[in-house]
Amino acid sequence: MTDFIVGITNLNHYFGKQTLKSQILFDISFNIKYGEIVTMTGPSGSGKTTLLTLIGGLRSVQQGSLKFLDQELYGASNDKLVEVRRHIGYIFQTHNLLNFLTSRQNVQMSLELDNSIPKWEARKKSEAMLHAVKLGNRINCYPSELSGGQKQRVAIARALVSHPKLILADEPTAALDSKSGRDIVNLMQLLAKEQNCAILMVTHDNRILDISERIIHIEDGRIVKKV
Ligand SMILES: Nc1ncnc2c1ncn2[C@@H]1O[C@H](COP(=O)(O)OP(=O)(O)OP(=O)(O)O)[C@@H](O)[C@H]1O
Repeated sequence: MTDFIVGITNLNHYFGKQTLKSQILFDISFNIKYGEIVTMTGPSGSGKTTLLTLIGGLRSVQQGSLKFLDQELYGASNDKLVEVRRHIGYIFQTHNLLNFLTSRQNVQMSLELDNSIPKWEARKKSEAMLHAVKLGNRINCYPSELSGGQKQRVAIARALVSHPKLILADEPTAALDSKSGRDIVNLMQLLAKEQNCAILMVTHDNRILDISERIIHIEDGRIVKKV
């Protein structure tokens, strides 16, 4: 086994076909260690989300090598990609909670993908995770009854409840004021360290860069700087 949870070598990616085909990612290579917090920055349209979705097994690798947990995703079957996704927690810019479910039900949903966990246990774990993100008093609330920061904390609880090995976060603080944004990244950092979970986070927010152990800067589909 390597020290890396993600290993990317000479990755290229294209959108469109034939004459409309355009290259979005160029020769991307970098690794992420177990438990490491890495931030990805870069202008709008530089390819950050595309890269995140490739790592997350949400689109197929076209060219180059992308290893997750020592498994090659280039040429991987759909079943394998589904399996990969079970080890990853996703946090998006807008929380993507289901409005007709309570906080607890939203969190519990990500455990119900795994049939081996009985419902009572899934419920207990979900409630414990909501306590961990300091929403013990909002367990039975619907998203419409929560503030932006609280909704994002439910999204963090949902991402972490299944103890993933990697969190992919696409601008998780974009919709928040600076204090709530700070609280959210502190919480992500704390919980991820407790679980030895790596984080790859896209952000434009310079105020939260300090939590990252490494910064990868992308421009026009190329890594221009690794710090
Ligand atoms: N499904 C698609 N089909 C064609 N082009 C796409 C598709 N998705 C993204 N693109 C293009 O790929 C480029 C990279 O997009 P991407 O969303 O990865 O950038 P980004 O760095 O995440 O931008 P932002 O910071 O604005 O979210 C953009 O030029 C975009 O227009």
